[in-house]
Amino acid sequence: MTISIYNTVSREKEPFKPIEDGKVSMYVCGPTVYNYIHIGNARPAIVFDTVRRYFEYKGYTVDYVLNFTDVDDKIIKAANESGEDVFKVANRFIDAYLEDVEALGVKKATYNPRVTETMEDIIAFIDGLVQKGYAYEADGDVYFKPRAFEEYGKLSHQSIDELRSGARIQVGEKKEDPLDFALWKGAKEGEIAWDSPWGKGRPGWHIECSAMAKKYLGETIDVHAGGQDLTFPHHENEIAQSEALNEKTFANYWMHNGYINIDNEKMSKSLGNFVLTRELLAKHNPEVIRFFMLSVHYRHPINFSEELLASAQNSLERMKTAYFNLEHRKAASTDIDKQADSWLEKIESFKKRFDAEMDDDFNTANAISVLFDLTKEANVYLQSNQTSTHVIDAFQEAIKTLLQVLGISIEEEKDLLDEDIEALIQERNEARKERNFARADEIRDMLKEQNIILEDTPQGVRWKRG
Ligand SMILES: Nc1ncnc2c1ncn2[C@@H]1O[C@H](COP(=O)(O)OP(=O)(O)OP(=O)(O)O)[C@@H](O)[C@H]1O
Ligand SMILES: [Zn+2]
Repeated sequence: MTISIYNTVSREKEPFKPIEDGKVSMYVCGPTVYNYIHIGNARPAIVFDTVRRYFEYKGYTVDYVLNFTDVDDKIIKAANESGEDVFKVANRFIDAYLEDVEALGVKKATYNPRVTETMEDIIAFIDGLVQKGYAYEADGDVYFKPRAFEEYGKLSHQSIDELRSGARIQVGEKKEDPLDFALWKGAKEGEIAWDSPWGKGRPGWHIECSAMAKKYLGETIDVHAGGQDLTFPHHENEIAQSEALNEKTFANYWMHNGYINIDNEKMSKSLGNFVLTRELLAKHNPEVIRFFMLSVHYRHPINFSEELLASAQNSLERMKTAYFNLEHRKAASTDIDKQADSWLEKIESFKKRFDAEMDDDFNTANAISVLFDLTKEANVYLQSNQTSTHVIDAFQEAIKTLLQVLGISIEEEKDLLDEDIEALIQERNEARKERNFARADEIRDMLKEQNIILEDTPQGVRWKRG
């Protein structure tokens, strides 16, 4: 099966064909680093890390670029307010970003370019656009002319005339047309600035991604991704800049994640309705946050709530409990099981179903349902009188590998939930009724290992944590 990807350009799922066999180049727009990230910002980090992990699981080598916008109006403002320089502010929030996403199981990018370290390439890119007549200088600024790029609007499905009717030239702007956008901004008094053919200044926002993608991944890349709000104008402008200069398709697949909302409104810094990722990390296991994000399809909105997180926690614990139940059964299993082959086949079929869901535009929500079915099946297997170590290993390996594709590791033994304990006690009672004392003892030992003490009372079995 090939992977199919919903491409924002065609608004359809398209089979994935890499530019180069066995390789994927991915560019994901990164944060503007003037603040700690909220969990809305964490969503693209987690979602596209999972896309990357799935490509890798399928045998691709992935070159993954995530940029840092480390100079812009908001950072300059934050630096002025705190009395620090721009670099200090940017470095602090780059470190914080990397710390937050690492906690969430996001793999390191192949490259993390910063605007301030890519200045030469950005200037050369702008210069190329001016030479070709797509951009012009006006009093120290440089503007791009979307009208000069015939396909402008193809990503966000808007015509240039529609766009034109809503656009205005702001006071002080030196554009020829309200649609024109800045590639280079002439320096204001006292602001940080770089030398350029148009005088001192700094780049506009959109140009950095065109220049960085070209520098690190080439003129055409496989996948370009970001949050849904970046479709217009940011990605539309990136396409115009890159395709105007390079005369090649910029990205073959454009992916956009849906919003994290609060009361059905986009979580954003400007609205003030945000939950910081680090606040959430202080309260919840990072894997629970990741599992919560992936339990919804990446293109759908998520209305954030503590209840959803609690339910993610519950689901993940169930999977882990199944995994550890398997672990504890190993000692009482043998090498021989006549039914082993049919169970091994079954496990294989779950893995195939998981892959089929992920192949279908990275449908992590359905893939998680398959994982649930797999753990349920493992629990059914544990009811058998005789269990084989091969089958147990295969169940464990499947649960572990598939969770790993989602960026969730099962290595550490986690505390059992109350309801899992009660379910195990119930199972032990039934085992005793059926005179299956081996299983009954096994459950007692397993609970003991987790520091759960059982007491037989006239009212039945009671338990407490030791
Ligand atoms: N509520 C959200 N849900 C999902 N993704 C989001 C949300 N808010 C921002 N993003 C994404 O986070 C990434 C980082 O973007 P950036 O640092 O520019 O944040 P931002 O868009 O300025 O955030 P805000 O809207 O809070 O000001 C982008 O890909 C953006 O699309
Ligand atoms: Zn970008």
